[in-house]
Amino acid sequence: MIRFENVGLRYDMGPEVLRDLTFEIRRQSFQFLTGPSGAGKTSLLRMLFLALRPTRGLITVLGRDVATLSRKDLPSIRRRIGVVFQDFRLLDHMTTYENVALPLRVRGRQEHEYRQDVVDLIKWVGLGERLDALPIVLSGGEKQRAAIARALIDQPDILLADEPTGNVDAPLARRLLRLFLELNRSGTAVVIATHDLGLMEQVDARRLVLADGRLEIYD
Ligand SMILES: Nc1ncnc2c1ncn2[C@@H]1O[C@H](COP(=O)(O)OP(=O)(O)OP(=O)(O)O)[C@@H](O)[C@H]1O
Repeated sequence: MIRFENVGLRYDMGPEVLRDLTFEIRRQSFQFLTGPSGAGKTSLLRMLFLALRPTRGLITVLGRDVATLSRKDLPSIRRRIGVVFQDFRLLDHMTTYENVALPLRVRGRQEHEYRQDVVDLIKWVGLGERLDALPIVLSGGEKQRAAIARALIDQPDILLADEPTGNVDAPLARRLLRLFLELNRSGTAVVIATHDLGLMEQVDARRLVLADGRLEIYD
């Protein structure tokens, strides 16, 4: 679904922070992306969701060579990639419901068509009681789950999550992991960038490990 071939990345005139990355994120697969702080996990995620182009090599997303995509091709491809950012990026003046519904509203969908789906998804992530709450009154873990619901509302083919358990305690981290696994069983490919060894030990999943700018893969 997403293929990297000999991909390299440097920022401006700096050294290559990622080198010779060759791997594939397959349809319906589940994997962790890990490595020490500064190893390039966030940079790699940004290339996966087309926010950053490589300085070397080839990336194909859903069969399309990223280098040849024009600006107008991006939204339709991005829509198939759900992203949960480290800092959530919820809009402060919108309720949980409105934040989660936003991607559909932006696409011009009518509320009567999607309202029930949005409510059902918010319940699925365990925020049924927080539908009308603004982000300011949500706990870190609740914001995390609202951000996950927003990433999923458009039924992406792949979910990318950057440190999705970084702000939550161990029981909630396990619950979020169960959500991701359930999502994966229903057909979505999942990539979780994390430092959390305890989290990774709970699942026998593929690991993409970044170190010194290179990637080791443990299937
Ligand atoms: N916009 C940027 N401009 C210049 N250098 C950058 C930029 N973003 C990241 N870097 C550098 O690229 C390298 C990889 O950073 P990145 O944030 O991808 O690592 P990370 O593994 O996600 O780190 P962490 O786990 O601490 O979030 C670091 O050396 C960082 O300083």
